[in-house]
Amino acid sequence: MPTNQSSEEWKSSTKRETLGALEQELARLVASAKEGETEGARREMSGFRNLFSRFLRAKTHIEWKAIQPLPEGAIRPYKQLPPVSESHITQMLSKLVVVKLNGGLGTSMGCKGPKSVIAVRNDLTFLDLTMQQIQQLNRTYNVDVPLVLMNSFNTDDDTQKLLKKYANVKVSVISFCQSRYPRINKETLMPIAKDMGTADMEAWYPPGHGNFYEAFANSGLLDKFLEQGKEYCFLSNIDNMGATVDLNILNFVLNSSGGQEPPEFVMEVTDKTRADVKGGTLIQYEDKLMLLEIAQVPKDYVDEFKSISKFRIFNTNNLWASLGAIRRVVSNNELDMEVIVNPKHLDRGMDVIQLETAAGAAIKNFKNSCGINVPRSRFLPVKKTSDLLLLMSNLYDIDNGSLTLSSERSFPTTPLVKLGSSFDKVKDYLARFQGIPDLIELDHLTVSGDVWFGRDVSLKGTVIIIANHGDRIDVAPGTILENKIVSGNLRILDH
Ligand SMILES: Cc1cn([C@H]2C[C@H](O)[C@@H](COP(=O)(O)OP(=O)(O)O[C@H]3O[C@H](CO)[C@@H](O)[C@H](O)[C@H]3O)O2)c(=O)[nH]c1=O
Repeated sequence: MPTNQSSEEWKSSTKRETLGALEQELARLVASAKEGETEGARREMSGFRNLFSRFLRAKTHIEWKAIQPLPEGAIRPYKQLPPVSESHITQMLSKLVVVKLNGGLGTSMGCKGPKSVIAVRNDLTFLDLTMQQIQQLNRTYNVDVPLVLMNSFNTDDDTQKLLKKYANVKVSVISFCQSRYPRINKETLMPIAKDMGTADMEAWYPPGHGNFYEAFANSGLLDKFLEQGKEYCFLSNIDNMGATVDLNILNFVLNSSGGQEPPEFVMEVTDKTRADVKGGTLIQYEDKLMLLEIAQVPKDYVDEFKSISKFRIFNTNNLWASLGAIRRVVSNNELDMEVIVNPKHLDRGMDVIQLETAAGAAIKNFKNSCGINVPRSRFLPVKKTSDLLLLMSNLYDIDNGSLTLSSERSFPTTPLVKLGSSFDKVKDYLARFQGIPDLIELDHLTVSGDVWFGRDVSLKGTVIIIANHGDRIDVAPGTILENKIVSGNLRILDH
């Protein structure tokens, strides 16, 4: 027997054994569930078992050379979408459900609790602004578009408490919780949790936003909305302030044009800039559209993946999906999303992995899927405090929860901002700005080291401020810095 075949056989038999061992471990966990929670635990662990078995079966990285060119028409320019007829708007909105992915924590920005409680502008949080946006939409068109929040076990309690403060806001908010899956030991691939209890929170994780389809169906909400005559959902990251309901796209997904069947799934993509090196991109792979995330890129090709010239667009994670089609793919078990392996090092010194999926990866399982290349204004994410600086500044006007680039800015691009590690945590970042500077004419800002900003500062063109180790720079109130480099001993040089 050729060596290759025997090694393949060996691999598949060890995989079978690993899956068998995992099933036993999961059965043990289910058995530990509290009375009345066994059914839920069984369903959740069965979801994890399927994810784990896909992880064992499939490659975690793609075959780089097998990427095909995107077919003609795979990505449509937003400007070419058919126009919306005013008289149809109310009826179109009556078929829509807005979903926000709210399972993430603010930890990476040094905040406790759900990320959606970070104040973005005028003390209003992501959640406040989202509520305002939907309320305004409902008022304008006299409709009742519901807002659905997908929470995780990390964010559910806090979010439920917060929702009480909106009791008088006229928006139907419904939340459901995504799955809670067990982290597995990197070496043994077995769960580290001893039981289903919540005493050891480090042993569990929310398995990525790709979990939405199954969790939404399991929650019973999918069926409920379909019964109510809803047809489409618009799904987006709660930290993307540009993800408002777009009537042109809604019209496009609901109404076929040019004799074509409407798409069951649409991904909003946008042109990549140097600031967007990490986002997922759309590729054609094995004759289907596929979302490619950085974690699936073989190590040698990461630079190529990040380049703006080869991959010109990226996924904003503003996704539109037909509810009927979601029901079909979930109940037929047809959702085959790539498994993303996310390694973690726990405080207790153990290396674990968590298996995740991304919502956009579902694109290949739907019919007539396509991308729409949308203006940058539909992607205003807050991943870092540098994003927060832009959104808090006079670069953006705010109106009923929607942020738009100020008309005072004479060109439509946003500045590239890099703040050093002293600004990483929201608390520290806020303390370092007595007032948010005027950024209307800024192109590029780099700040590094122990730097503090006074009130009424203006930053224009390219500004670089670097305090060397042990030095402190105070940008005095009222300073105007235009094309300047400010270095350790506060020398100001022309750039
Ligand atoms: C991991 C996870 C996240 N979330 C929420 C938190 C955020 O609102 C949202 C996005 O999660 P993030 O982990 O920040 O995903 P992110 O790295 O931004 O990547 C997504 O959004 C990017 C655009 O920001 C896209 O380019 C990527 O293709 C897409 O996967 O989903 C959940 O609700 N549940 C989860 O399990």
